[in-house]
Amino acid sequence: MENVDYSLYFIMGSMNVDNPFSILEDALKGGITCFQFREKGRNALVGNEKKAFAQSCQRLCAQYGVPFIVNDDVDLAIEIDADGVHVGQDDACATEVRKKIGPTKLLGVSVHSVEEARMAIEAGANYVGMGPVYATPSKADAKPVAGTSMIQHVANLYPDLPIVGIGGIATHNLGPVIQAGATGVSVISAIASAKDAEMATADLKGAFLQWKTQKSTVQG
Ligand SMILES: Cc1ncc(COP(=O)(O)OP(=O)(O)O)c(N)n1
Ligand SMILES: Cc1ncsc1CCOP(=O)(O)O
Ligand SMILES: [Mg+2]
Repeated sequence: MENVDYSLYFIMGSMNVDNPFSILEDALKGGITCFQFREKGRNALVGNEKKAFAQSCQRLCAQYGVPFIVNDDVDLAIEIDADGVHVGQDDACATEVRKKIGPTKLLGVSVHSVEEARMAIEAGANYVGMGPVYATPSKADAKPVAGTSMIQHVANLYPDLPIVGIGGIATHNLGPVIQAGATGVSVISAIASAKDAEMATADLKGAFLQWKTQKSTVQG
């Protein structure tokens, strides 16, 4: 899969939300550019129920031409022919995942240092997720808040590597993430917990575009 737009990358599962399918539909209408199916933890669906829900989200994403990426579950990603998979440092080894999914599927890897970024590139990652930038309400076992300095460091060293900032990102604090050099932002609660997911998505997209334009104007 080529030319993926990582600018507004929404992550969601069925946990902790009343109507996940309609939230995803609203997020797609509002303009998300990537979707990650993250079904894990307490109250998460398993087995056939997980697969069926993943496939309904996948079909919806396909209608909007938005890549559908599976979190952690490499076998599910392969079984349903997802567009890609995202793994962290404590999940399956990225090099092995690349071998399993083949050369054309998207591979995302969570990284927290230059060394992890270098290894992700070597493993064939298409993009890296970096965070948590800010405190997050959505991941109990998140690493300590990292701010934006490591994003800036990795972006300077690897200018061709797409970087997605993650963790506590919302319209009001997205600017520093883009200024640090992130290609895009990844969010759960800013969309999934919003009163109006479509409007929240459109607001995030507007803020993203504004900061991106400002960055390229300053850079010339
Ligand atoms: C885009 C993106 N970046 C980072 C993560 C976090 O992955 P991981 O550290 O494996 O944690 P879990 O999401 O699996 O709990 C992500 N999912 N997506
Ligand atoms: C999956 C994940 N990885 C690092 S922070 C995080 C959760 C992001 O959720 P939110 O956008 O609600 O802070
Ligand atoms: Mg993981």
